[in-house]
Amino acid sequence: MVAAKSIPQNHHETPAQREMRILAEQQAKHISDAIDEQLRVERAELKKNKPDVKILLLGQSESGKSTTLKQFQLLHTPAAFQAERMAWRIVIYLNLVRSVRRVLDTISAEREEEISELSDTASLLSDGQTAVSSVSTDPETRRIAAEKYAEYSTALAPVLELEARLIRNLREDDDEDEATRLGDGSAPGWSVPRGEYAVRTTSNWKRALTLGRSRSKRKSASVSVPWWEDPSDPVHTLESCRNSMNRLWKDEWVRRRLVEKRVRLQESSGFYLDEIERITAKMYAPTDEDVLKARLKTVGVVEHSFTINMGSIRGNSNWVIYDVGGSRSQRHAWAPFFQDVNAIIFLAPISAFDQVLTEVRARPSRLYLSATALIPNCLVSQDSRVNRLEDSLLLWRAVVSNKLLEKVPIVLFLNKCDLLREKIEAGVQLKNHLLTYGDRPNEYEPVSKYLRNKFGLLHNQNSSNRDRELFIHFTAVIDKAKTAQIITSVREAILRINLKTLKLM
Ligand SMILES: Nc1nc2c(ncn2[C@@H]2O[C@H](COP(=O)(O)OP(=O)(O)OP(=O)(O)O)[C@@H](O)[C@H]2O)c(=O)[nH]1
Ligand SMILES: [Mg+2]
Repeated sequence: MVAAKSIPQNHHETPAQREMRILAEQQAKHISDAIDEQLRVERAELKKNKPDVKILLLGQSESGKSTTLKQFQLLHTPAAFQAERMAWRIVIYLNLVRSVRRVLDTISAEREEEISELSDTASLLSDGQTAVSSVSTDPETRRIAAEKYAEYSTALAPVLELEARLIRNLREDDDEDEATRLGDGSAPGWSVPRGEYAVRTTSNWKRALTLGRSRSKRKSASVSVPWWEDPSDPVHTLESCRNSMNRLWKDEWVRRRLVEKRVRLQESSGFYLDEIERITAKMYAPTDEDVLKARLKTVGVVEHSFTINMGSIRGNSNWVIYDVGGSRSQRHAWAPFFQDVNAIIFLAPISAFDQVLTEVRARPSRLYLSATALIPNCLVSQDSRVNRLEDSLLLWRAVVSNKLLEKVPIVLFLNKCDLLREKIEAGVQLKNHLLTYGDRPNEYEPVSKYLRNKFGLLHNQNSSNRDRELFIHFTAVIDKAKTAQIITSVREAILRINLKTLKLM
């Protein structure tokens, strides 16, 4: 299962090199066999039993649902996580290429107006700063912008061209034609080519890329080469453009442009520009943290099963977690799962109070118009763009007031707390986006507490079941150690409630 399964023989190698190669091959085989065996045990265990606990992950797009699922996988089916590690390499490359494209788009004068519309970090109100005009009229600035854009777009053309190839890599082994989509999926063509990458959950992409072999030769040749030896592997293009990418990202003029345009790439999903050297290295293998950071939008529903050993007396407990797509066009798929779910984990990214949904710039739906009236003083944008925090609050209200879910315990993850802290410390004012915050101190503790109370209050006002168990956690689900602790406590709470329910039945 690992990348170094087969290291080709070099006919000019010295005896010492030969010995090293054989040793590396033996070690790789050993690891691979151990993973295969653990996988076999994990799968056999799951086949034996039907699920005792069903968990549904809910929340808007980019709230962290799939990342939470990865954390469950890391804890409970580590072999499966390990086996899929190499498949994420292509997604990480795609994320890196997308960041490069976004920087280039931002410095391109022609694209300025489009960027301000598509930017997912666009503020709804000025933070007390002077609003920057979207198109610069200063001829000198325009001249420099044109020169910089020409220089970087030429140097980085191979990286931009790579995007299509990487997408093909993800969809190559898929039976269905449109497994890999750009954009939201609900409005064909709206954001191509700068939309998000999504792979339908029925796709075989992980299995296909897990083998870690050269994709071009795998189908035809009998000789197997590791991917880093395959000249057509994307890593070579990235490696050859590494210096240009570094130069672009470290260019002070470019950085100033990003600040002026309020493009905060550091807080956007799948950000790897600070680690270009490591990510573009020839034999790069994604770390756990890299996989947790990788962004691939969910289209459809992902089901993940695992077994928890609760000791000799209580035996095993079989769990299934459903991870759904959170964008507006995907939410219709949630309802069928409400029927017999045992617990919900709802994710609300509270750092997103100054961001808008990147999804279709559509007219607000009827649900939105009526629900907005029910959340007094929550900021409503003047145009049709929807504030992300507002969207989370409305979704939360819809979930807690849903009759089918009346008896279902809910775990609320107030997520992306790391980004919230950074944003507050950078001086972004909550009161400019949430009027009710008023003159309270713009510091992490009071801000996070205020947001927690807002979600808690909405639950109390809208849930018809006052006795429902509600657990609220501040999370940063890309943090492996802290999230492991939280998941363990969530797991215990759900097991306790489930046992109580079973006894009452
Ligand atoms: N810094 C930071 N990034 C996070 C956190 N949680 C998730 N992310 C990142 O945010 C991005 C989006 O997370 P996903 O888990 O893909 O979001 P999702 O809710 O599954 O989104 P959809 O599939 O579109 O519904 C990923 O790149 C994650 O690594 C967090 O707490 N802090
Ligand atoms: Mg997802």
